[in-house]
Order: sequence, then structure tokens, then C-alpha cells
Amino acid sequence: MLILGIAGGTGSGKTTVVTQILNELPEDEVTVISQDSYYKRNDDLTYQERCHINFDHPNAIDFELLIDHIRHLKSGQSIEQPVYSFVTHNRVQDTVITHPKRVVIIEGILIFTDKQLRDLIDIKVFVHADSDERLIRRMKRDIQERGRDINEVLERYQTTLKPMHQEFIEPTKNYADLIIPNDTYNTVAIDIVRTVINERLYK
Ligand SMILES: Nc1ncnc2c1ncn2[C@@H]1O[C@H](COP(=O)(O)OP(=O)(O)O)[C@@H](O)[C@H]1O
Ligand SMILES: Nc1ccn([C@@H]2O[C@H](COP(=O)(O)O)[C@@H](O)[C@H]2O)c(=O)n1
Repeated sequence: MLILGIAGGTGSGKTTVVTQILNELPEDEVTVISQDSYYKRNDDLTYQERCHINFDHPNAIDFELLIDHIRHLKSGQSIEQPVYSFVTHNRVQDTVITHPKRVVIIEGILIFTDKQLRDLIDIKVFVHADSDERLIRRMKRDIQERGRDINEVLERYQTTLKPMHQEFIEPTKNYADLIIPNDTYNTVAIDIVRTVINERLYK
């Protein structure tokens, strides 16, 4: 099994890069684990309290469960991947049965902050986009897809996203084997990732 980690700031284009990689690989050979699925359960908090959680701090992530699941997949066992709701800011009851595949892609802003998780990842990719580009993309996405308003997005960006990015996410670029500049679509980088995966899998 080959484990690929795709990190980078919010709006950098991680999900887009993952989709581009998926398009290059046989469907039955690759599975995706999203860090977002592993936000901690917060059943004991009210909705209003959950709105104030710092979702860009490593403490928000249930790394214990995520690492446990990656180890299960590595040893050939299926897992029940949690499902997270950006509307309720909490996990839902459903889970998705995820089977081990030859390639496992883990994607998320904070995945390189945890040493145990880093050590499980074979190829570490960091997707980079300028902060103004990321803010614009984030505003569009949160308003169109996550039911947020412009003031909420800007307030969260200033008070949480930017400082957390600088403190926790940007420094993990140093762990990357490959940095993908993604201010514009980068097909060359996707070709390189595909070549590396094929080389590792079929050498
Ligand atoms: N290279 C790019 N150029 C322009 N828009 C992009 C690019 N990469 C991603 N996007 C757009 O930016 C938004 C955020 O991308 P996404 O892949 O969801 O980022 P992330 O998963 O890192 O938060 C999406 O609307 C996506 O279509
Ligand atoms: N309830 C939540 C949980 C997380 N977020 C934000 O999601 C971002 C991470 O996802 P990306 O696809 O952008 O990598 C992160 O910056 C959190 O602030 C949220 O808005 N609501």
C-alpha cells in the first residue's frame, strides 16, 4: 500500500488536486481519507458553542482515530470512516465503509502537524496558493456551499484562519517531498505525482 498525504492551507486546492490524481488512477486502486471527517465529536456542546470552536487548530482533530484507521487500512482491514457536517459542526451518525486499496490518499490542512501520522505517509505533498487567492476561494465556497455569510468568513479568517495557518500549517511545508504551486491549475505537477505513484507501485 502506498500512502499519499496532501496538505496545504484552506482553499489552496487540495481537494482539486486529489480529484485530478483520482482521474489519473484506476478507480478500484485508490481511496481517499479526508481529515475533515475526523473533526472531534462535540455532542456535549450546543450549536452556538460549536460555532466558536477553532477548527484550524490541531486540537480540533481526532488524530488518534485517524491514525488508528490508517493503521487498520495498512494491515488490510476496512474501516468505518466518520461523516462530518459543516452545517451542524459535528459528526453525523452515518459512517462510510472504506476498504483498503493500493493507494490511500489522506487530505487535510493539518495532517503534517502530527508526527505519528507523518511517519505513516510515504509521499508528502503540500499544495501552495497565495493567501489572497485562498481567501477569495474560501469566501466563495463558504458562502455558496456552506451557508456562511461574508462577515462570518472574514471575521473567522482574521481571527483564526490566518494566525493558525501561520502557526501550524505553513511550517509543515518543510516536511513536504513535493510542493505544488496552485495559484493556477498545475497539470505538470499532477503528471509528476502520477509518475511517482506509478513508479512506486509498479517498480
Ligand atoms: N488552481 C486553481 N485555480 C483556480 N481555482 C482553483 C484552483 N484550484 C482550486 N480552485 C478552486 O478553489 C476552490 C477551493 O479549492 P479546493 O480544492 O476545495 O481547496 P481546499 O480543498 O484546499 O480547501 C474551489 O472552488 C476550486 O474549484
Ligand atoms: N465545522 C467546520 C469545520 C471546519 N471548517 C473549516 O474547514 C477548513 C478545512 O477544510 P478545507 O477543505 O478548506 O481544507 C478549515 O479551515 C476550517 O476552518 C469550517 O468552516 N467549519
